[in-house]
Amino acid sequence: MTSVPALPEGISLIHNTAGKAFVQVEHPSVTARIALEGAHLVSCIPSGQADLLWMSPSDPQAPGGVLRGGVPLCWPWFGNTRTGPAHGIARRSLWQLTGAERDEQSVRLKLELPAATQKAALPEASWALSLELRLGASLQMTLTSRNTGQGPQLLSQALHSYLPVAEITKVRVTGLDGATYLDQLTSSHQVQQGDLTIEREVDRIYLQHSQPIQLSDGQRTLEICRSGSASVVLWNPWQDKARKLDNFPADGYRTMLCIEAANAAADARTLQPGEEHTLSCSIRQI
Ligand SMILES: O=P(O)(O)OC[C@H]1O[C@@H](O)[C@H](O)[C@@H](O)[C@@H]1O
Repeated sequence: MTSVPALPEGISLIHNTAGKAFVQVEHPSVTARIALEGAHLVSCIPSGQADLLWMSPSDPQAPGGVLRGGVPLCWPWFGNTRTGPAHGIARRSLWQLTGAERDEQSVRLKLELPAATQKAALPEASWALSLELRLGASLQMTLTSRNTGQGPQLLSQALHSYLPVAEITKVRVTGLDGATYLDQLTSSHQVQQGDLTIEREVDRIYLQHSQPIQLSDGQRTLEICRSGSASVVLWNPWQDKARKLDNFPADGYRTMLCIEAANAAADARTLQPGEEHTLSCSIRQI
């Protein structure tokens, strides 16, 4: 591991009591925390607002446990589309902080997955992967993958944002009307009619979709904008699945909804040697 960059005021490396490492951001415009394991954003609180992210109260404190909530990185495959851990290896790997800057409006962080770490987890693959975060009044995430191998490589991925809501049955999601989605619960394609409300388990990949999405819970509205992404995943496990998930409180499904900027299903990409793909997502209160 190369050395950590000199950190500007308000950005520090901290460890919890179980020895897990985090980047802690304290800036007039935002307070945020990122676990180095998984380059996993666990909290982002713009000044004067509530957290933009939902985090399980029972997330694992010790190194080695997959966090439930925040923004897990699904990479280089989404779901169980390949042999290996669900949602790939990035969220289970130790990343390195390679850049940290601040100005009056925001903090910018860069994290990279060391090539040797990627090779150890996936010997047959060859990628350079970095995550850039811009934290301020809004949250911007940019995940860049470059094929450093000798042949084409397949990439599917997601910025698996867990968003907080006051009460799931009062939620309204706009911006999906008319979009075709793959219903992962029935393996069928459907078309969204009007706004989405949620009264049961939802696990969908909306396809050929790139417009902004608004999530309203009657108390506030979050807007999710994406680029480099023609698919978006909407997920709530509801009551029965919630009981089977690791580190997920039984009633947690009532206060979260995942809206995930993705390249999933038919939106998976094939990158030629030297080719780069950037997946971006911004989340802000409007
Ligand atoms: O439990 P995990 O591996 O974090 O995955 C959570 C969920 O992630 C979503 O993105 C998938 O669409 C769901 O099918 C999955 O259950």
